[in-house]
Amino acid sequence: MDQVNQLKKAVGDKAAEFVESGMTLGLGSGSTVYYFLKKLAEFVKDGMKIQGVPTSFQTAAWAKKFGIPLTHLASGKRVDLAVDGADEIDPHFNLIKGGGGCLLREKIVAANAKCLIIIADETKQVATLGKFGLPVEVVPFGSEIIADYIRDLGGTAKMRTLENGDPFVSDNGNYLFDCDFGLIDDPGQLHNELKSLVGVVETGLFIQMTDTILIGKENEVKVLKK
Ligand SMILES: O=C[C@H](O)[C@H](O)[C@H](O)COP(=O)(O)O
Repeated sequence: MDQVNQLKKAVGDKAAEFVESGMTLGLGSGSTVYYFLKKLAEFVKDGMKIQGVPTSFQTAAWAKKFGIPLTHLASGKRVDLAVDGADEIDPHFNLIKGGGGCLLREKIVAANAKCLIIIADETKQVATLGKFGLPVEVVPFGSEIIADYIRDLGGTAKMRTLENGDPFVSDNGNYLFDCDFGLIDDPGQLHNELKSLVGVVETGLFIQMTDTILIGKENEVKVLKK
């Protein structure tokens, strides 16, 4: 296992320490969450009673393979704890997510969680968000026009495509634009501006949604608390 994956595994294992029997968990998406799921699978094998709400088809497939019981978001019930990765993390606990295209379900689950723990290796920490292209999910209808609206806000918007040139389609049947607004001085404002555009479903800016971040460093997992 290379060093970055060792860090991902370390934070995945550490996040599992926050899990208690009886919890309903939000299961985030991505290569770091993969290691969290593997650890959870050990707990389930040992008899721990938990269930998870997956935030992507990929996570659901991994959870099924690992024997983790799945459920859905139910009315009036909050997820006890959600664990998810991130593409960028700033010092104010704001995030860019969606590099793998899963931001919408992740945000719905995070918004319904009593607590969101973000797990990431140290390469994800930045002073200011924005070097990583900001994913923005839009409805397919009129998407070229929606991209124009996004560009009018002062950024670039490049449709995410597959290797064969076809549009990447999210688990929700939508398209994604990877946007460049340079370094983002006010992520909350940019998020609000993008959300006000007709046809924009959600942005990869997660503003003030977490107060616990686990960072994998060479010799330790650093627990950042707000
Ligand atoms: O759409 C993908 C998700 O937001 C992931 O949580 C994020 O991209 C981080 O993924 P990874 O742990 O693979 O870097």
